Amino acid sequence: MTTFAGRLRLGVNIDHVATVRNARGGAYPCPLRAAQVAQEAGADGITAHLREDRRHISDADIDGLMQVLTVPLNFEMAATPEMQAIALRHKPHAVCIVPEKREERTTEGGLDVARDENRLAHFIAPLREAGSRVSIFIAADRPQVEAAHRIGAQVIELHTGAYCDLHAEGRLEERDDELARLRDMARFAHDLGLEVHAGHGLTYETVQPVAAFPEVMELNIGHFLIGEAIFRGLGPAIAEMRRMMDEART
Ligand SMILES: CC(=O)[C@@H](O)[C@H](O)COP(=O)(O)O
Ligand SMILES: NCC(=O)COP(=O)(O)O
Repeated sequence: MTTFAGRLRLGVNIDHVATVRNARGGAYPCPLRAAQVAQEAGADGITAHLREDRRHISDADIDGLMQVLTVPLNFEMAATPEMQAIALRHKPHAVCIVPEKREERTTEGGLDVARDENRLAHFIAPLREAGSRVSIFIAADRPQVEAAHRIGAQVIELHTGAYCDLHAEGRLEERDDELARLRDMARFAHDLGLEVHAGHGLTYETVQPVAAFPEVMELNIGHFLIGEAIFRGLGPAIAEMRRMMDEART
C-alpha cells in the first residue's frame, strides 16, 4: 500500500552565502548566520555541499554547522575517500552523494550509479553504519533509481535542474516532458521503498509542480533563495517558498 507521511520538508542550501563571502576572502556574509536565519524562517534542514575545490563551503563551515544547527544537516559530497572521512568524522543526519567536476559551473547532472554500482555500494556502507541517511543525487532515469535502490541507499534526490532550465528557456513542451519523468520516477522510487527528495535550480516559478508530487518528502533549494534574499531578506524569501510549497500540497 502506498502511504505518504508528514509535511513536505524544506532544506535550505546555504552554499552561495559562502560564494559571496569567498569573493572577497573575508568572514561575511557568514553561512552559519544564514543557517540560523533559515532555521528561524521555517527551514526543516540545512544543506551544504563541501566541494573538493572548496569554491564555496569550507571545512570550517561544516565544523561550525555541526555545532550550531538544531535542524538536520544534509551534507552533500562527492564519492571520494577524503569526503567519506569527513562525513564519518561528523556523522551528519544525511549524506547526499553528488557527481562533481572541477570545471563545471554547477552540478550538471545526476550521479551515474548504474555505471559505478559496486564501488558506490562499498562506499556508502560505512556511512550508513555510522548512522547517516544516505541519499543519492540522480536524474529522473529508471536504471539510476533501480541502481540506487540496489546499492542500499535510503533516499534519492531527483535532480530538477533540467526541468528548471527548460522552463527558463521557454521550452515548455520539453519542460513538461521532464516534469512527467520526475513525477514517474518519484512514484517508482517510492514504490521501491526509497524516500524521495528533489532539488536544484528551483524557484518560485518552478517549485509548485514538483512540490505537488505526494511522494516527494523534501525539497532542497539554495541558489534562488540566496539571490532573492538580496531583495526581500533571507527570512522572508524562505517564508514565501515555504508558503508556496504548502499551497502546492493542499
Ligand atoms: C548538488 C546540488 O545540486 C547543490 O549542491 C548545488 O550543486 C549547489 O552547489 P553548486 O552551485 O556548487 O553546484
Ligand atoms: N541538491 C540541490 C540543492 O541543494 C540546492 O540546489 P540549488 O537550489 O542551489 O540549485
